Amino acid sequence: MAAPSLHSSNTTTQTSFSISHAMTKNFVSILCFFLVLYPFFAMATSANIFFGENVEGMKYDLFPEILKEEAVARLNELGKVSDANDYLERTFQSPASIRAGNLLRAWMEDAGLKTWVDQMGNVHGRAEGINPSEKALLIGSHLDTVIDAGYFDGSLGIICAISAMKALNATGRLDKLRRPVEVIAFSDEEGVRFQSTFLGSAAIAGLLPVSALQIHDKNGVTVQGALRASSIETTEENLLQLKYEPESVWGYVEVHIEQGPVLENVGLPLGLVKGIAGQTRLKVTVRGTQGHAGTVPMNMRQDPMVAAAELIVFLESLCKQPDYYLSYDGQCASSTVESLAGSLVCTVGEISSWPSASNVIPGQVTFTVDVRAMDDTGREAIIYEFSNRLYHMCDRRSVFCNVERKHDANAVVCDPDLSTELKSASHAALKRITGEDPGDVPVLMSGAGHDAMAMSHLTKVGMLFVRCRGGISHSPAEHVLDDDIWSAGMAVLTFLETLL
Ligand SMILES: NC(=O)NC(NC(N)=O)C(=O)[O-]
Ligand SMILES: [Mn+2]
Ligand SMILES: [Mn+2]
Repeated sequence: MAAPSLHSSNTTTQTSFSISHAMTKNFVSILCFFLVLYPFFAMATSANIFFGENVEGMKYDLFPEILKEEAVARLNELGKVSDANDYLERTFQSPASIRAGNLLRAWMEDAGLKTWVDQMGNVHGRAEGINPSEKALLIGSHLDTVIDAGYFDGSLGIICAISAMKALNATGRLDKLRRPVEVIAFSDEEGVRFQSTFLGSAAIAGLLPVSALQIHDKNGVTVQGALRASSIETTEENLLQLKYEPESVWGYVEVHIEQGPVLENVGLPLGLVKGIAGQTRLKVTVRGTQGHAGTVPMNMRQDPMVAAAELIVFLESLCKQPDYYLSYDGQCASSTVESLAGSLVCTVGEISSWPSASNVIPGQVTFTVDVRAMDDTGREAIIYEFSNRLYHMCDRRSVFCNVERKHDANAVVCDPDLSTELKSASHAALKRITGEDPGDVPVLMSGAGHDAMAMSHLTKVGMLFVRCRGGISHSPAEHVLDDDIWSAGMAVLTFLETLL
């Protein structure tokens, strides 16, 4: 039926007039209604009230309560879980590591994840998503620390991953992930207690030899004994069952503090890791003749302390000027020596002597050697040269020397495609938070080691670095800005949203 017109016949006109009059009255009242209520309507739509979201639309999108406030609070809480009273120390399966694992497990459950602890003390939190049989994305870092550590090395990567998963859960999207996503808090990356690092991630990657269970710490406790002390009965059989099948894993992502000054220097919170330097850890033992400090003439001593001192100074010279020291006996092409110049670093971090008394010429001195380089051949050449020179020096000093290789991990190149996805997620996350284009996300090499080195033997790996104050790490002065923690969590969330 055609709508009555305002311009029709007389009768109709009357009718139409009254209709038109009525319509006019209605139109005016609707208009008044709308004008009075419009401001409330505008506020409601801008605040997404109508779409089941919280009051400030932007707040819903950025999750500052989860990715910033709560993540910062959790990092501070976790940083106080220590085996020592006045500094942070959490070593493999120590009481503090167990407490930290329980705390992380509770936070994983708070994020809606299914959790468990495996036979190497790794803490897992998993969301199956819409297709549990799909290849899983693993996101992790380590819960253990060095001695006198900072609050962020390892912990930041775990907390950011849990927070991002919680943000998905808070918006009902956790079970909409196209593939399973699993957060893993690895039990031992630093290798402080047993000197062999990546105990947790190497087990998942299938790299850990069963003999590792018998490695012992300074007190003679084995890895197996340390697990047993925390009621985990790890045998050769169930250790081997920890290995993930490559076909069940899509990739591994790790967020970690940069532990260097580059991001702070360029003024950006996030960076992409292109590769990770290879590393070797040695234990050098020097044995001499223990004696009385006051009665043994200087030219009759076999003093292991002085021998160790000469070896340590030589190591520094070798690593400062590899080109000068490396013997070109076929061990080392000139290209390898050149590549060392840019990334070679050597450190003696630990030294001990027996009997360690001021009026006794020591009987034995042991010290650690940590060698890193992007070029694996170059790193081997440095170790070869150091060992060679070591035995000659020890012969000259009539002391006995022994070099044990405690740990090796070859350099790792991160997966280019996964890295591209992480780079764009970081870029989008920074733009989402600041509202501005952050420019290009920097790409860096990592001199520090990461669980990603072990995981690269299982699947493709990608890493994000987060700016840390002064580039300081392995120190209580380690610090990350709250907003950078937010950016890191948002980068993980933005990356996970590509899986929806
Ligand atoms: N991110 C680290 O601090 N890693 C440390 N741990 C290993 N295994 O490299 C290190 O010494 O670089
Ligand atoms: Mn570390
Ligand atoms: Mn670390």
